[in-house]
Amino acid sequence: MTPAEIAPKDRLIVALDLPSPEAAEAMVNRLGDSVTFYKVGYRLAYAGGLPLVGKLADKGKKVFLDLKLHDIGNTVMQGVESITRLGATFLTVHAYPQTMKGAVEGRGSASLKILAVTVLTSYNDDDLHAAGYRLSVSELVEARAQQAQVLGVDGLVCSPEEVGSLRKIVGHQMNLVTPGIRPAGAATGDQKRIMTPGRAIAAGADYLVVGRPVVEAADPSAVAEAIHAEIAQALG
Ligand SMILES: O=c1ccn([C@@H]2O[C@H](COP(=O)(O)O)[C@@H](O)[C@H]2O)c(=O)[nH]1
Repeated sequence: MTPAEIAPKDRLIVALDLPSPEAAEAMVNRLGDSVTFYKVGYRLAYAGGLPLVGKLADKGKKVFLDLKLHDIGNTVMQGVESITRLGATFLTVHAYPQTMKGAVEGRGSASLKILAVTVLTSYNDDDLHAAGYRLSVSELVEARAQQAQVLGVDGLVCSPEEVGSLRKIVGHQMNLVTPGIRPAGAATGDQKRIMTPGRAIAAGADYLVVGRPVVEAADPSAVAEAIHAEIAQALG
């Protein structure tokens, strides 16, 4: 989907990083019409949250399944084949060539979009070096984006800081999905490469992933609406 085709409301993806399907459903009910797109990640998926993917899809919500798969190519291919039946819109895999190739094969002609996680937004250059990489964050993100594009991956997870340089590499053929979003004044937590919602959209991000600033807020709907207002202003 090109940026012009994405409904402004769908650009905010709320991460349902909550301890149980019941807690997640309560949050979805509380957010009501203010949120159309949800992310299901480790915490919820491993607490029995996978059936919620289909339930949310039946309610007309879109679901980003953030499982960050990484295994030998054949296992990734078979896993993704199974996941195509869950009803999710996006699925993440780590941006390693065998993994991305397996995921694209497993997706086949299904509507599920594969997103490759370039470099986690909680990493900076020092963290990468400590993990044994010699490249900087921006060099590794760009190298992985090029490989993802060649392998037919549909989109990239990156920080808003890399959106500008990635657009020059992948154009608008791939969706750029950015966690590391913090409204002004919100606690950073473990995120290191961050930006406000308005600045991330102005930089060219297609989708913003926001977890704790929404789901831990006293009034989650008010925070979601404020993010939508920033998005609308940035889109002009
Ligand atoms: O590089 C990445 C990839 C995924 N995430 C996920 O996004 C949310 C962010 O939550 P916040 O509470 O807004 O920090 C979380 O589920 C991560 O697993 C990411 O942060 N960075």
